[in-house]
Amino acid sequence: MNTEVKKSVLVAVGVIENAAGEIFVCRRGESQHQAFKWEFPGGKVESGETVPQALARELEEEIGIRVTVCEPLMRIEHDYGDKQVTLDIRRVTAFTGEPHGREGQPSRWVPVSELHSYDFPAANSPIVEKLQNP
Ligand SMILES: Nc1nc2c([nH]c(=O)n2[C@H]2C[C@H](O)[C@@H](COP(=O)(O)OP(=O)(O)OP(=O)(O)O)O2)c(=O)[nH]1
Ligand SMILES: [Mg+2]
Repeated sequence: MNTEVKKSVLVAVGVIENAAGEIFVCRRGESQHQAFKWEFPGGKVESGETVPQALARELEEEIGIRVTVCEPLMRIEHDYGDKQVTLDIRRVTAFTGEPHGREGQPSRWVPVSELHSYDFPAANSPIVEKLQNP
């Protein structure tokens, strides 16, 4: 009998909006989990960090912006089989700098109405649903 409790990885995820109401998305690299899927930028919360702290660090590292205002949007638990994740998604409504793929990853601003045509990881479906039907 397998009584092992799987450990979930806590991930801070940013839904970044511009004044035109578009959302910034990036494409994951070939060596990453969920390779080549599109994502909302973010990454793992390290020990001793809060979610907003981790989000600020990841968005600086990955896309070169500084978060000024963020607010909780939703939290999603998902089991990929090979990995279990808890996504803590924050809406980023104010920031400085112009987001760009600092690690060479493809990235772009997408109108909310077009988000459903992007290939996101399975865990992201409720996020896209919520953004399109607020
Ligand atoms: N950033 C991000 N991760 C997501 C999304 N949806 C989703 O299932 N994930 C999963 C994929 C990964 O298993 C995990 C995020 O880890 P990550 O690879 O971004 O972590 P990290 O930035 O710290 O990067 P790394 O150094 O491990 O490559 O969450 C999403 O929209 N954005
Ligand atoms: Mg990341």
